[in-house]
Amino acid sequence: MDFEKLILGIDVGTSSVKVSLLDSRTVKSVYAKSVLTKAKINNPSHEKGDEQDVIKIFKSTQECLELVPRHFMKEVKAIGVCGQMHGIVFWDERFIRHFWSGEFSIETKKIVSNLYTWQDARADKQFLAKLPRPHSHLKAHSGYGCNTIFWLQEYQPEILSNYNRCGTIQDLIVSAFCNLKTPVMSTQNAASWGYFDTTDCSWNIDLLQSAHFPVNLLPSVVQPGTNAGSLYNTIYDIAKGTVVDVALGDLQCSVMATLTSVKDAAVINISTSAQVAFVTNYIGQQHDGVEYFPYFDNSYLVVAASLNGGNVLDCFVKSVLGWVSDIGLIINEDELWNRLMNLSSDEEATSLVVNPIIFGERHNPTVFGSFVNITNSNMTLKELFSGFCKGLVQNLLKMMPREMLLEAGIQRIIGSGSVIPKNHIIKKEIENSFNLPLYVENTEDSAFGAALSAFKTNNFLFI
Ligand SMILES: Nc1ncnc2c1ncn2[C@@H]1O[C@H](COP(=O)(O)OP(=O)(O)O)[C@@H](O)[C@H]1O
Ligand SMILES: O=C(CO)[C@@H](O)[C@H](O)[C@H](O)[C@H](O)COP(=O)(O)O
Repeated sequence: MDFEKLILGIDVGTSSVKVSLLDSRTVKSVYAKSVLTKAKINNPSHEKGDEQDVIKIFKSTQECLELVPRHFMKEVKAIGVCGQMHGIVFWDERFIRHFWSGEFSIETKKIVSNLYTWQDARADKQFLAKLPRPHSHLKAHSGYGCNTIFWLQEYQPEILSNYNRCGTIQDLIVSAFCNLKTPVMSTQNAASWGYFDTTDCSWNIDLLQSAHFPVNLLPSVVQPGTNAGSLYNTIYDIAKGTVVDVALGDLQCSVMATLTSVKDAAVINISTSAQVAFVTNYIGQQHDGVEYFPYFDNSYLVVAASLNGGNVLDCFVKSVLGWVSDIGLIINEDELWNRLMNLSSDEEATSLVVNPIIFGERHNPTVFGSFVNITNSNMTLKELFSGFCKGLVQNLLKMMPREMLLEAGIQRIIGSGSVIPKNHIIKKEIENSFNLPLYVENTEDSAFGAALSAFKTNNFLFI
């Protein structure tokens, strides 16, 4: 089939990079692909840290783009990028030159830091208590860019002195594509760093300055849908000069992708993390675990963002692999996933209750998971796995109760992210416990959402 005007969407997730190509005539996806990044750093600079290798993320992004058939790439007229929010990466402006020279050498490693992700827990309660209170309706938690800067400034100042730019990983990718000397950031990603006032769209400069925060590092902020620049040179047959929008949050893009026509739906997204979200026009009452993040066109997303999603199941799988190896047996990870996913579906019968909050939650960072009701007959692999799956959904329900959804006029749920389509236990538990009809979308939603946003904001290119 011939396609004339396509939009490329890229989502730089915590576990994988995904691309999606949107056809401007049908506003449908014509191609999607994902590649695991395997970027986790096993010995981060702090025991509670969570860091990723930025070069590996770039290489996986390149690998994913390389896989897209070139006849599609030739038709790309605009690019939208989104990715994991809250995290921060530092770089020296020379990094962008290395990107365009096509070589990531040992030297490159010295001019870009690791990505300090949203899962980074080094800024503990005591440390956070010493920081100024943000002038914003949003609190700032550990793993948020500004708090990571505060922490590094106090304990590892050499990190800050090595670099002169910073942004989220998706901001760095956009900077590289457009050869930007200084990064730009959307309100969506700025708000995810903390110390950003969404009502007047500005960093809390005075407050940060009085706390000796290096405000000169902060990127300038623009509205979602603004062009960040244009592609500096032709890559993968995408033409030089193709417009590139400022990077967005993956959460906002997953909602954008799924709520194009329906207004009465909430989105449950489960990938590495998990969220329940719906759109609103105003900032309402804040509850523990429910926050209001900037969406598009001055509206907000009401979000219950859990730190416990697919990462918990990943941990469960890794534990089982460890037990198996401890008793001298071998099974590979993919095969184990396969078996767990295909365990029989009569799992409702179990009396075992798992509270799988193994990573804590932002509103309760020191409370972790538990098992309840262990008997002499329910310690089977099947019941443990299904207990973890169901517990994840129960945790989301606790953070965003059904009543809250009904009060907001929500009548259905759209399931997005790669975990829900693959996991029948989670799917069923969402239907049973939220007790609303569930529609499951495809897995590259956020990449599609990023493309959709770029399509809307550059629509003059597609007339
Ligand atoms: N082989 C597998 N089968 C089923 N699920 C998997 C498998 N490998 C990973 N997962 C799940 O997918 C999650 C990551 O989903 P992904 O969409 O790649 O995340 P992200 O958007 O955060 O990059 C993991 O945390 C894990 O729960
Ligand atoms: O933490 C929040 C919002 O506060 C998440 O919704 C946000 O989307 C972050 O980007 C995720 O935690 C990372 O997304 P993913 O890689 O798990 O898809």
